[in-house]
Amino acid sequence: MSFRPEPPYRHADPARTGVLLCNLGTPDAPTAPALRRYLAEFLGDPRVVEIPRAVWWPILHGIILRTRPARSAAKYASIWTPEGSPLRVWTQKQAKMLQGYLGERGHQVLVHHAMRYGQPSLAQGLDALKAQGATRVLVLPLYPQYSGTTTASVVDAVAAWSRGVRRLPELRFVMRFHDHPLYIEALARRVLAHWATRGRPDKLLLSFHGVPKRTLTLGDPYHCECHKTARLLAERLGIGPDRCIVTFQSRFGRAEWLQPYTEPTLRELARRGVARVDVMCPGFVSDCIETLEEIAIEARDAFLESGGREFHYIPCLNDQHEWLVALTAIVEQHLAGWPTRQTDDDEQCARRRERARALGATD
Ligand SMILES: C=CC1=C(C)c2cc3[nH]c(cc4nc(cc5[nH]c(cc1n2)c(C)c5CCC(=O)O)C(CCC(=O)O)=C4C)c(C)c3C=C
Ligand SMILES: [Fe+2]
Ligand SMILES: [Fe+2]
Repeated sequence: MSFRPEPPYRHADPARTGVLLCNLGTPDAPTAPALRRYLAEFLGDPRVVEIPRAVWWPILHGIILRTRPARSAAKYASIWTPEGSPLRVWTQKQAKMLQGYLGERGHQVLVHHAMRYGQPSLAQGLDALKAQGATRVLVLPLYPQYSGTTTASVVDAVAAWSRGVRRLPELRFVMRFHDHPLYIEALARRVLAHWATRGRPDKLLLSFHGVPKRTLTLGDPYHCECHKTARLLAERLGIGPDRCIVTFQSRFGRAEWLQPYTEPTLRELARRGVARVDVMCPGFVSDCIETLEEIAIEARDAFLESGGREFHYIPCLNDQHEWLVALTAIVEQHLAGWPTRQTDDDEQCARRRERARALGATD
């Protein structure tokens, strides 16, 4: 194990706080080679696919990475923007806005964004914060609902980075915000703004990203947290459970995933004579391939093909003011109660270290 050298650390430096906003990651381009790189890293994470490596590796490298990249690339091409992948564009913008919102409230906090898979990596983000003098870092995965497949994987990546660092910053994690009143409020305002101009639907369908059903029976709280978000949102909107439906999208592979599935539910609603559905994806704070392609294009087609008349996709929180207010509050709540000074160094320590350096000691 080797550690990189530490920059000089001055006793008089005040504690500096960094916030690292982490999202899933996205390919660098809507092309098959870029997708192969991205999917190899993503689907090679044992948190994401819990199949023993000896079994999974031949399937991933022998089958999936030969066929899926080209198909996925075509889907990404349909939602790509001149600035790049929507997930990246929104995540970057959120980091920049959060920096501004926190600054306006008097917090000297450094905000960076990072991706669990692809660039900028979590290690790059943490290195950058450390190089700017952050002695404490709040890691904020942009997943409202905790899942072992997503949130825990961010913790894994931070732990992997820490193994090469001698002088670690204090680290804290936001593990979930699925029931945070301001997150619920931001979602509700998004829906109400849509309804104010477009009228109300027969059903509001809340579609969350799926995970294998097995993770629920093994104790992952994700399913419960999705349902809690949905219940709180429906209560805030004043609609009963008969008007609000929870579904799970993006099934991958042949195993059973959390039910009910989004697309078959939409087809069924259309066949039962439901004329208008509004669909929102509260588990995603940024629009991405899963919302813009799978929901706003594919699910819409499925509903209309099956006899539905009107399908409205309500966008993610993206750069909405209410969402930035919620993010700011989440960060502030973590900053409160965090000591403002580092206590592990005093002037004598600093002098001793400098003397040792001057004498040529290396370690
Ligand atoms: C194979 C298993 C997968 C699990 C488990 C999984 C969980 C999971 N994912 C998100 C959020 C996102 N997923 C996104 C894309 C995406 N997800 C999977 C697979 C699993 N996800 C794949 C293969 C892909 C890539 C697209 C494709 O080829 O179909 C994205 C969007 C990324 C983007 O670039 O826009 C997000 C966001 C959550 C929240 C979650 C578990 C709760
Ligand atoms: Fe996913
Ligand atoms: Fe998907």
